[in-house]
Amino acid sequence: MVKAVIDPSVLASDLSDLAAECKRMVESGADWCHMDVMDGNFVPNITFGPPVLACVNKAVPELYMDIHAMVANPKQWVPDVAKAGAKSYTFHYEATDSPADVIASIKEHGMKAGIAISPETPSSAITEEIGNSVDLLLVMTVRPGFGGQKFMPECLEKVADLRKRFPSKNIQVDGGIGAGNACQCAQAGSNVLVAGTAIFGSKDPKATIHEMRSSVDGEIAKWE
Ligand SMILES: O=C(CO)[C@@H](O)[C@H](O)COP(=O)(O)O
Ligand SMILES: [Fe+2]
Repeated sequence: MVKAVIDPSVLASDLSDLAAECKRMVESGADWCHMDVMDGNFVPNITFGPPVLACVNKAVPELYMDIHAMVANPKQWVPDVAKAGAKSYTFHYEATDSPADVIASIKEHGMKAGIAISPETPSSAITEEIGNSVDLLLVMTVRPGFGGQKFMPECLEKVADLRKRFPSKNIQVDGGIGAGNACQCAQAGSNVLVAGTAIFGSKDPKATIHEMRSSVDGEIAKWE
């Protein structure tokens, strides 16, 4: 049984005050905080890495840090990210020839494992073996690298395929998501919604999170 997870992406937060921003999200009812780690290599942007994550973990120990690793060598960063206190580590299918090795390393380091597919990657890339060995499948609904992009609804076909094949997994969508399309994402089969601009840009993040959660809850109730 999957449950609704609302996962604000801190890329859209005031990064000069990251710990306070994460605390604000916890107080507003967020389940997780989505931390976009970018290396300037896999994607044309650089954000933050394990030292920053460790500071956030120290300041907000109750936070579930959901790492979205947009990095060229995902296995390299697993030990440091785990040590920094992350709860889950999602890497890109496109970044490695040996996803099974990366997944094994993530689990050895005590984190939940996730695998992401970019818009150009078909859902068939996620074999039964890979899908069954992870906790979370991430379908990108924008090209990875930047916040504030336009949602790509055509990616939702992949969500539907993955939900059919992996009924008990967390299926996450990320990019251009907000209260206006949360229902559409959940209808396709997603239960974990990442939202940066929509939540951090909201005058009332608590209300936005609540609205998004209600949409997902409403759809999940129909799956049973
Ligand atoms: O991974 C990414 C972008 O690469 C995302 O997590 C974005 O940070 C989401 O931001 P919005 O599209 O919701 O503003
Ligand atoms: Fe992300």
